[in-house]
Amino acid sequence: MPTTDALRLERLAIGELAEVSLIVAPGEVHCLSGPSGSGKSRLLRAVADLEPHDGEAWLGDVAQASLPAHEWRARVMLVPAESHWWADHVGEHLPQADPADLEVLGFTPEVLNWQVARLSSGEKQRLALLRAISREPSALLLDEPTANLDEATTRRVEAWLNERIRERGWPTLWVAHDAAQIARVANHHWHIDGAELSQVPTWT
Ligand SMILES: Nc1ncnc2c1ncn2[C@@H]1O[C@H](COP(=O)(O)OP(=O)(O)OP(=O)(O)O)[C@@H](O)[C@H]1O
Repeated sequence: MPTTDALRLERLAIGELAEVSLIVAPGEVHCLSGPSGSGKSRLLRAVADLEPHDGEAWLGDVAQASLPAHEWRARVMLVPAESHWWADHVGEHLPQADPADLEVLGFTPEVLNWQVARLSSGEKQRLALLRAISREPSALLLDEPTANLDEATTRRVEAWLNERIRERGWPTLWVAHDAAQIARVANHHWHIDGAELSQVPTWT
């Protein structure tokens, strides 16, 4: 069943960083851009309930504060810029990987036997995206999901992600630096600079 809940941030703020209020409708992508150090990653971490913050996040009518953090995070899934791996082999993290997804991401099923320790940054990043969506979340928080990928792989992974987001109805916050990528994937674009959050026009 596709998600029908919106992700809503209500005056979410960390310290002196910009206060953020926005609503991401089901299946929509809102991109966040801004200079290095402007607080994009911290904002995603706050939405994932990984960092103390003011304000509140909602998924439909469920408030972040009403759920134990691990339950909230299973619904509102963060894919950080640097993924964390706790088991030795890729397959332990991806027990039900679909070979078609692996192929789009540039792998054969053999990757499931690989040791995590041998993965390159780009391989880790692609597999972390697959791991996140395999857990059937209700919303996605993507921190520069294609930062370690070459141009051709970026376009393929981006299209694959976009298709799943629309199909599954996940409201998605997507941190990106590349204006061309933002133009391709964003329904809405927000720019964070200092304590300011502003909306940048998009044409989708
Ligand atoms: N736990 C923390 N306590 C205090 N300050 C922090 C903490 N974690 C990060 N910061 C600072 O908060 C600011 C925002 O960091 P953040 O990682 O969100 O930036 P960013 O916009 O994602 O940058 P980049 O584009 O370089 O990834 C930075 O100045 C960073 O040094």
